[in-house]
Amino acid sequence: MVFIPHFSYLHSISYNLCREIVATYSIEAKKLGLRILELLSEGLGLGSGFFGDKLSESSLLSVNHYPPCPDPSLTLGVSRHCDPNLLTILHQGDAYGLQVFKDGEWIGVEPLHNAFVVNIGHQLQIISNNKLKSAEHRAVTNSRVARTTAAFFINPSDDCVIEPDKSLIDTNESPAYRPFQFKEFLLNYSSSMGNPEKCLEPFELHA
Ligand SMILES: O=C(O)CCC(=O)C(=O)O
Ligand SMILES: [Fe+2]
Repeated sequence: MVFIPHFSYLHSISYNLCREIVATYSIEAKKLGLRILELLSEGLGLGSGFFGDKLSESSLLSVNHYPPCPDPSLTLGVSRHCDPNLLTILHQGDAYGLQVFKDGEWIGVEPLHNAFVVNIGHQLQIISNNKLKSAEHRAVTNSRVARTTAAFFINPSDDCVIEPDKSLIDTNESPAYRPFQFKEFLLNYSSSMGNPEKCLEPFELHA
């Protein structure tokens, strides 16, 4: 049983307690992420430990705070993007704001108490040669309550080479992406401001 902190209180507690909560949470979130990756690996037929080592070497806890917005029609909390990493474990707190783009429309992802949202990142989409898809999402604001979320990103190491795994390229298919180092992807991701089409473009191969 793991205690899930309410991240909106982090700014009001002592530095040492904050450090302890973030460290404990990060360790548990990483364990959960690695278990999910292990299950995905089994489902894809990649065998045990595929996503270990360099593919999941790095991680980052990003706490987002969205104050109430007097006119939510004027701004977004986070603009449309897919996560650039391997896998994200998102703790939404209990205020609504996350939306996912599906079949041409934005659909609300209501927060469920003590549940996480798990996002497939661009790298997982690439390694799986598009068998797994990274979902486009955004965060909207509201005028009533502040919203605090915590996104735990599992990332490859900067020098990790990413490419579609050969076993996931079907005989009638060709690789959809060229090999690249993760740091190259991140550089292009920030210059294309996370735009889901633009950030994949330089790595795509066209059969
Ligand atoms: O705060 C949210 O609901 C989403 C945040 C997000 O998508 C991100 O940090 O990548
Ligand atoms: Fe995201």
